Amino acid sequence: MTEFAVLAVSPSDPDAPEKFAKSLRETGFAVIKDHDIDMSEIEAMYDVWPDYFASEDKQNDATDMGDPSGYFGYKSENAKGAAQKDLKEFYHVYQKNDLPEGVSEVTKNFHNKMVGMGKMLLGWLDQVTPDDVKDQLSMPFQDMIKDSDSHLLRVLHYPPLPDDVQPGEVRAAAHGDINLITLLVTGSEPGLQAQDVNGNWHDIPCGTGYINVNAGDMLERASRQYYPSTIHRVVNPPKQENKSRYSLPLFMHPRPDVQLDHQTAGEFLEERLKEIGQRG
Ligand SMILES: O=C(O)CCC(=O)C(=O)O
Ligand SMILES: [Fe+2]
Repeated sequence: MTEFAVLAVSPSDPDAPEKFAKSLRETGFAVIKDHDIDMSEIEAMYDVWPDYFASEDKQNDATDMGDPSGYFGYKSENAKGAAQKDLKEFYHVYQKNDLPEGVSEVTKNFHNKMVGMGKMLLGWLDQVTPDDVKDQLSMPFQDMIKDSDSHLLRVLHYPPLPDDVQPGEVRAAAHGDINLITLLVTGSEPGLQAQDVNGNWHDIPCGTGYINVNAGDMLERASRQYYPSTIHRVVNPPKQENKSRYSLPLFMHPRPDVQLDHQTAGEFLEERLKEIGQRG
């Protein structure tokens, strides 16, 4: 297993948009350094959320079937096509929703900054995507997300593995994300792996403070496969490192009415949510 050899791109580099798009296209992955999310803001998130997951109050925030926001319990989601549920619990944050008191302020700040970063990155793709690909888009990427309130910050907790883990049960089975692009700050522990275009798995470096970006299924569809969706997974920890892992993916979503290909973003999302067990 090798780490992904992806060149980190700095927003101050005039060639950043080109380098970012090239990396997404060739590896499905890109890494941003020198960004404006401070390590202290990431650490603040990892300070407040473990207490939330440790408290039974979380059950009061449990989402109803059909409501995309709030708390989702352990083993409530499976990857598309996977037989078993993932070994994770999570909380879905949208910018319009109220949040549990202890986490609200740091989370809203973090979410807003990450969305700002996501907008910038989609703007980069608008600048450098070739015309023949752009011609097939219903609108530029930045227009797809204009006034969108669907950008989802998922706060994830993977508890230590129980003794009775069944064969095939994993923290997160291999999947492509649903949305346009996903921004991922450093997880609290290693375990995230991504597949390259040749099908080989690579560890995603943990602890760098860099932001990892991957292309999702909506970007792949809208761009007619020009930007391939990155297949990734979270593997189980070795026995001697069996502790909680936290992570904070931000999923950039278009407005539901945006036409991707033969489907709108809203239609595609509904279809996928059924496939992953979030819809009845
Ligand atoms: O936990 C991670 O590092 C990644 C999580 C992930 O891929 C997801 O929730 O879609
Ligand atoms: Fe994912």
